[in-house]
Amino acid sequence: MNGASAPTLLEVEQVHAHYGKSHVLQGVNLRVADGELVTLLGRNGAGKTTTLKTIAGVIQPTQGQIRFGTEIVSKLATHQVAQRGVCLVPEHRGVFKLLTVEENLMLGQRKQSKWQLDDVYQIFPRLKERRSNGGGQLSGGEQQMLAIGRALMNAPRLLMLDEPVEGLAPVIVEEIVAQLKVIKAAGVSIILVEQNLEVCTQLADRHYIVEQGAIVYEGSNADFLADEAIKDRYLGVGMA
Ligand SMILES: Nc1ncnc2c1ncn2[C@@H]1O[C@H](COP(=O)(O)OP(=O)(O)OP(=O)(O)O)[C@@H](O)[C@H]1O
Repeated sequence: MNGASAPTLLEVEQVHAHYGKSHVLQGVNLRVADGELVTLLGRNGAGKTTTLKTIAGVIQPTQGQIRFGTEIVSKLATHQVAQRGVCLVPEHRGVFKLLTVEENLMLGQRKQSKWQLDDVYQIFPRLKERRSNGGGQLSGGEQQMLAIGRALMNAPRLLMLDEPVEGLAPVIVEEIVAQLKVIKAAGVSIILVEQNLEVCTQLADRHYIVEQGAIVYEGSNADFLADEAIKDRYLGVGMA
């Protein structure tokens, strides 16, 4: 099962968050089902990254609650949320430049993960070829693969990806899309923040649009694709 009808894994209810006095999230509501891939779309500054950080426990919500599985996680620290299987791959990837690819991967290792080193190398053969290279020697696409591979070794039940294909060449984007399909098919739920709508609509079951810190649209991939007005109104783009 990978549709909205599968059991709920993550439920974000009326979540507010602040940076100092700045009220950035103003009542976010969203859910992700087991095995589902949802996107968070919206213009720059809408609150997408802040939503991911709040789910990951990097930012504590000032109101509302976040349930993961059967547990309320909104008051937990980041490492406690991560231990439960929530993995955030941030926009700038967090690759350690002075460590090798393999050392970077091993930093994510948890024994209970079904993805160990060889499994990650199977999904990302480029990482195997580059296993002894330093993180700083990798291309942008390889760094992204490394960041996703390290997250897999951390036994994710929910993977959150912040603009994973930004600035990458089309051929690498295709490779990453194919790899994300494999990861999704293995049952990992995914929240994808991404400006590339082609990528989003190839992968997603459902889409959310964020505007000024609140969800203003929720729809299935088919409904979203059929609705040009939504894209014009909230994203300022039409699709080819
Ligand atoms: N560390 C911070 N301190 C203060 N304000 C911040 C901080 N990070 C983000 N903001 C502000 O919070 C709002 C939401 O930012 P956020 O990064 O969540 O948006 P986004 O939708 O992910 O956009 P982008 O695609 O530009 O990253 C923006 O107005 C931004 O300027």
